[in-house]
Parts: sequence; structure tokens; C-alpha cells
Amino acid sequence: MPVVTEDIVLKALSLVNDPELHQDLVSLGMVERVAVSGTQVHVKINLTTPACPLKGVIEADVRRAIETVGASSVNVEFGATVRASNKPALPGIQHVILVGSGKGGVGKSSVSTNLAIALAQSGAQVGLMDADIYGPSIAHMLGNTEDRIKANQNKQMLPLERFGVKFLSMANLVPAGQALVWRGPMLHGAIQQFLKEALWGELDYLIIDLPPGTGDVQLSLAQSVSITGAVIVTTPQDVALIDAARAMDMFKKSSIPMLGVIENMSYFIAPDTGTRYDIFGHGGGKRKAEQMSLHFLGEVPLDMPLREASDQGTPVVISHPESTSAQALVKISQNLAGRISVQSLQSLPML
Ligand SMILES: Nc1ncnc2c1ncn2[C@@H]1O[C@H](COP(=O)(O)OP(=O)(O)OP(=O)(O)O)[C@@H](O)[C@H]1O
Repeated sequence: MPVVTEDIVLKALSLVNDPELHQDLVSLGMVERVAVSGTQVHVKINLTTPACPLKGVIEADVRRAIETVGASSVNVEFGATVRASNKPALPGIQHVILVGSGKGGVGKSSVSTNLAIALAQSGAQVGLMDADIYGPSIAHMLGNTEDRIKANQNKQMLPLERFGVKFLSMANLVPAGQALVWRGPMLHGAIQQFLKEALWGELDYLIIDLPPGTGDVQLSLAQSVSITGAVIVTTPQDVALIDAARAMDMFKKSSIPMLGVIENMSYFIAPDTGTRYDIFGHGGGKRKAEQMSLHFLGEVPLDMPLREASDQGTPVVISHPESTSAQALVKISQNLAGRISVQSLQSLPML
């Protein structure tokens, strides 16, 4: 009968690498608990994000390693702690992620909203800030343009909440249908207030939906908070890719790391015939990412449920989780969370 001890299990786990972080689970500080009873082993692995895309692979590797040293049964439990790089982006907020696009109408707000919900569904604490001050659409997509943002006695704005995501959008400050005539400094002030004078509480990820293009809001943000990274949403056609490249260049010049590129409206599958149409071409986002040595986070098809869901205020990952677009968005949220973990680890001191 083999003897299994906690030390033996730990030694076995020190040979298991996190497939994305390329270091072993023990030195990454991911083994939170080992309990051995006879040859039965229980381990708790603390992932770097609850949206870990490779949880299944890690579980299989852990199980195999522990069985190899003689365990008759292995129970793998998972927890997750999202860690910031050096210091949190803002007090209580581990990561600030910008979602931008060069061109308008490429689906940036739809993507931001669904990514935020998908991350929240994985168990993360998520905030979504609508920095598209002049054309706020987040409140509409989340189906709440009615509620007004309130403040507490300390004049801190209290974010609203929908589908497990805290959010702030100008649409909940300004009555619907009224135009906002603000100049640069006021815009800067509004962004600062949303960021720093709101009671976001503890967040793993604060996703910021930027206005399209390369303007004042982007710069205002870049200068005021330590940003984990930016994501660019593009459609596959050249005109969008040219603008996307310009937006990437702006992030580079503002020293904001690029987390990756998402291609939206990649293709369309006709629901009646199943025929695929590459309406805007296909693969341009991936090619652009490769050309610029950036990560390609995934592609989202042009999908009727997605459009309907956005209009109706119940994003597709909630209303049609089985749809191709929802599944693509969940996968992209996991890829994004994975990239953030990798990037944070690269600048974290080793344990
Ligand atoms: N993959 C998709 N399939 C079908 N419709 C989509 C898809 N992505 C976005 N849309 C629709 O396209 C329109 C524009 O999307 P959205 O508002 O997200 O774009 P945007 O890039 O944020 O635009 P802007 O920056 O100009 O506000 C919306 O009606 C949305 O429902």
C-alpha cells in the first residue's frame, strides 16, 4: 500500500505547470490546501481568475500527478483570487481594462457588456463604466435607463447594478433624448468622477467602454489611473482595421499595454440554410493582431439574437446563452482573463 503524505502531494504538484503561466502551481502560490486521509487526497487550487480558460486542463494535470504518487482518489477544489500587477489600479479595484475601437458601430459596447457579464457569471466582481459620454449605450444594453445615479452623504456616486455587474453610464445622469454640450475639461471631470469618486467597492475587473476613435477621453483615462491594458474591437474589413491600428498606436503612445484584439461580425450563418457568409470579409482582425504581435482573443459572428438582445436590454450571454455569439463571447472573456493573469504575473514579484 503506497504511503501518501502532504509533502509527497506538494512535490507532485511542483511538477505541474499552469499551462498559461508556464510555471509550477506550487511556486505560483496556487496550492491553497492539501489534505490527505490514507490514500484519499483533497487539494484546493487557487486560480488567478475564476474565468480561467484552462481550468479543465489544470484539473486533469493535478489529478494525474497526484494519482501517480499513489492516491486512490483525488478531489480537486477550485478557488480564485484575481491579483493586480504591482498595486491595484485604484483602491479596491484590481484591474482596469479599456475596450476601444477605431471606428464607431463595430460592436464595442455590445462586446464590453457581454464580456462584463460573462466575467461576473464566472464568479468575478465586475464593474462596467460607460466612458462614451456623448453616446452612452451601456445603460440601454443592460436594460436600465430609468434609474438615476444617486450619491451617498460623502457625495460618492453609487453605481447601479444589473446581471451581477455594477455600472455607471451618463444615460443614468442625463434625461433620455437630451444632448450633452460639454467641453474638454468638463468631460475630463465626468470621467474622473466615474472613476475615482464612485463607490465601486471591491472589483476584480473594471471594464471601461471607450468612445470610438482616439480622442480626449482616452487620454484623460490614460493619464489618471494605472491601466492593466486595452482591448480593441474591430470588424474584419479594411476600413475598420485601418482605424483599429490607429487606436492601437494611440494606446502604445500612452504606454497602455495591449491585451488583445477581438474581431466582431466575423461571419454570418444563415439560420434557415446554415450557409456561411463572410459579409465583411473574415480574419482581418486576426491578421492585424499577428502583424502587430498582439494576441487575438477571438471572433464573434454577426448574429440576430445578439442584436435583438442588445436592443431589448438583456445581453445575449443572458438571453441566448446557447447561441454561437454568446458562446464565443464567454470564450473571449476567459481568454481575456487569462491574458490579464499572464500579464500581471510578469510584473508580480515571485512568491
Ligand atoms: N455580432 C453582432 N451581431 C449582430 N449585431 C451586432 C453585433 N455586434 C453589434 N451588433 C449591433 O450593432 C449595433 C452597434 O453595436 P454597438 O453599439 O455595440 O457598437 P459600438 O462600436 O459600441 O458603437 P459606437 O461606438 O458607435 O457607440 C448595435 O445595434 C448592436 O446590437
